[in-house]
Amino acid sequence: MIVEKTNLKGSFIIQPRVYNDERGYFIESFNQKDFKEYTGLDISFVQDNESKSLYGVLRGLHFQTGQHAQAKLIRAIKGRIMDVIVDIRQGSDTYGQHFSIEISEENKKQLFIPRGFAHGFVVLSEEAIISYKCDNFYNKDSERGIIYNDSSLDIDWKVSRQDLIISSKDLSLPKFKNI
Ligand SMILES: Cc1cn([C@H]2C[C@H](O)[C@@H](COP(=O)(O)OP(=O)(O)O[C@H]3O[C@H](C)C(=O)[C@H](O)[C@H]3O)O2)c(=O)[nH]c1=O
Repeated sequence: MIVEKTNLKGSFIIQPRVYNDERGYFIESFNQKDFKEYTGLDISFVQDNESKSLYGVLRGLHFQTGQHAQAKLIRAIKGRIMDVIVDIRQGSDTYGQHFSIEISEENKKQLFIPRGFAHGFVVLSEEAIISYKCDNFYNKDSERGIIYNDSSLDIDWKVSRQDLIISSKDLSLPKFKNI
């Protein structure tokens, strides 16, 4: 397992060990003891999510507010995404800054996203199946978001506008300054 800090405090890139053999591969996609050893964080995930999306689908930028905020550990079971997190922690030195990373079936990278971040991803392959663990339950009433193309965030989503597939809900999200 290789764990690397990103420039946004508290978020980590995790590269699990892959055991390949003539049958295929095996990985421990999460191990609470190793996670704590490498990140120093005690984490108890309570909900696993999975979504399948076609090329160009952009989901996000989403977050849950207050006591319903969620830390997430995301990975790609199939396909390739560009995953983006935005630091929305009041008082953070990196408030408003984002980090992006390609996560794929091939590279098996995972991104740990602490509470206090907005999260989104865009699909770069024909389709992608994403699985992510959350340390807090879904709470519809606390769901908020930021419009994906807010110029103040300056995120390069890598996919041209005409190819993006975005829900009407996400297209109506507010700008960062209005969250
Ligand atoms: C997130 C969630 C959704 N739902 C229901 C609500 C809707 O009827 C349906 C689709 O939800 P939504 O369109 O919000 O799904 P995404 O656009 O993939 O949302 C997620 O996308 C970004 C990338 C995230 O990081 C969040 O986990 C989450 O906001 O699933 C649930 O029942 N439980 C849940 O935890």
